[in-house]
Amino acid sequence: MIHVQHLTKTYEDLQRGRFVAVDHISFSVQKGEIFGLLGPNGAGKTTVLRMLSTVLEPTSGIATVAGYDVVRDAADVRRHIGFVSNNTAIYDRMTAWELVEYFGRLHGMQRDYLNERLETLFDQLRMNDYRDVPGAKMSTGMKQKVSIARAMVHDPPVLVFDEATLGLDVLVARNLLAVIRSLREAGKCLIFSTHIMSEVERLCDRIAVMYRGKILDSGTLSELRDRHEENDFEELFFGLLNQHEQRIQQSSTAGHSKHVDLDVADFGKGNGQYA
Ligand SMILES: Nc1ncnc2c1ncn2[C@@H]1O[C@H](COP(=O)(O)OP(=O)(O)OP(=O)(O)O)[C@@H](O)[C@H]1O
Repeated sequence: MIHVQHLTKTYEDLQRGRFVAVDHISFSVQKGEIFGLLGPNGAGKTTVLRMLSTVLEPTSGIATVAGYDVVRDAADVRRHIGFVSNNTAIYDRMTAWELVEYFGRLHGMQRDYLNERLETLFDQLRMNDYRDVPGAKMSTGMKQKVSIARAMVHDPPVLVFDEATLGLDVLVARNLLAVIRSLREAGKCLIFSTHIMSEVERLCDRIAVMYRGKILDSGTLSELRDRHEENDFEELFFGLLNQHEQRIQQSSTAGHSKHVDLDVADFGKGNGQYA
């Protein structure tokens, strides 16, 4: 469903000059699978997901979604993918139903099919109680479900969740994870990016640990644990990041290596998510 090969994105940054945000990464995700992209702030997760959903053009490398190339067949890719983030705009004056319907029309869906699809979606996501609630009166949890419905209205086989639980309370985040699991049961291909380790541990079939634009390692949780002989996922994660930092230090100081102790505060930006 998703194939990524040596995907790379560089930005021209006023302060940093040419900056490699995503550096030759490769991975695949199948139907009925949840693939987790786990990495600290700035690792490059959003950049990867934006390239997959055709918002950003790769600098080099190849990415296909449902067999379509993200550059050459961008319109086809958009028909086969839905993007859920934590900051999707919900219009104050539109009701949940109107908003999802509006995005269905933008996808060119015919009225009858669209109505049928909305009925299914509102049932599936248990949104019938707030069909007529306007955006201005929605709770954060309702808004997040409307964002998911909006991303799913054209029934794409691939769904991308970019830090989708950010800012949600524990209960709403838990419900969201349950929805994502049910989408896996329905055979969707899902990518879920986060910096919260417990979420990938609980949710994802396979995980890629991303840091400084690179995938440091990937596999199922048990493959990663076996390979690194470490059962504690947090230790495993920080171990991978530390090894990478040491490699960078070694190459920049030409043999004068120095142990770099990464700690929670470097990554969670003080939000305690890694604690
Ligand atoms: N338009 C841009 N111009 C220059 N640099 C950018 C741009 N967008 C992102 N970056 C940089 O690219 C790197 C990767 O950013 P990205 O948003 O993809 O990471 P992330 O893993 O999603 O982190 P976060 O969770 O903080 O969004 C960061 O160093 C970021 O500052």
